Amino acid sequence: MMLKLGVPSKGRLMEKTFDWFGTRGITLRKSGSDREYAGAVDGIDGVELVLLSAGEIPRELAAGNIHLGVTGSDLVREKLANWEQRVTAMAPMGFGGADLIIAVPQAWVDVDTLDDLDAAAAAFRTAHGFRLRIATKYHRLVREFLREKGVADYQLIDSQGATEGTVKNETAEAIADITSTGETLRANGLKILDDGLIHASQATLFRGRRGDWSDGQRQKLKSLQMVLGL
Ligand SMILES: Nc1ncnc2c1ncn2[C@@H]1O[C@H](COP(=O)(O)OP(=O)(O)OP(=O)(O)O)[C@@H](O)[C@H]1O
Ligand SMILES: O=P(O)(O)OC[C@H]1O[C@H](OP(=O)(O)OP(=O)(O)O)[C@H](O)[C@@H]1O
Repeated sequence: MMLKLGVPSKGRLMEKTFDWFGTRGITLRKSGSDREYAGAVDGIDGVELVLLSAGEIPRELAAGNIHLGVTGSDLVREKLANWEQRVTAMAPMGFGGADLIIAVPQAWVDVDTLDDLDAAAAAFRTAHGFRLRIATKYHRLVREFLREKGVADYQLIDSQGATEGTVKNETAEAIADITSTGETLRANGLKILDDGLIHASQATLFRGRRGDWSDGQRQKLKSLQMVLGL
């Protein structure tokens, strides 16, 4: 059986993953046409490339369907409860950096910290009769973070894209989303809370704990680690 390596199937994460392996002597490439999700590996034997959505790689690792996988550290934490028991981070890869943050309207001049948000949330509930809404697709990470910080008087609104627009559209009062340049936040009149960093994410090479880790597979993993210098 081959050692299966899952890599994002498109976009910047795919290209940078190919570059990262390439500079370490392993060539990953799409085989077939540009639109076909089949891959090939040169420079090491026994490793198979599986092209997958970045968001699905955590689940496939945890299920043991792939042995290794590259995806954002945010996605592993969000998609897998107790992620550390299900996958092991082998190497941060130095690209795909983005911060998961909590942001509120710039117009909220008295709200700069989580404590301020907590106070604003209580006042909001009294004034409006429902809990302050935070739009996000990172439900698990946001809930855990706010629980730890003692903020309770809010509700999560699911937003799978264009999350910064929800405040202008009046479907949420605050958001939790990924930012890199900060452009999207600024353009939508939002500011990051001073202590509102939930997770600093980057692309990471993970190993699944489940699946076939027979001696043969372990040997292939060792060879791969040698070539990669891990
Ligand atoms: N500016 C950015 N915006 C969004 N995601 C970013 C940014 N910079 C880095 N990332 C990271 O890229 C990853 C998301 O990649 P991608 O958008 O390909 O995933 P996905 O939407 O789940 O994939 P797919 O659309 O194939 O299901 C996350 O780990 C995220 O942290
Ligand atoms: O800080 P910035 O450089 O402005 O980047 C952040 C934006 O990029 C991402 O959206 P993406 O383009 O992936 O689309 P999405 O809204 O579907 O997530 C993310 O969700 C933010 O909206």
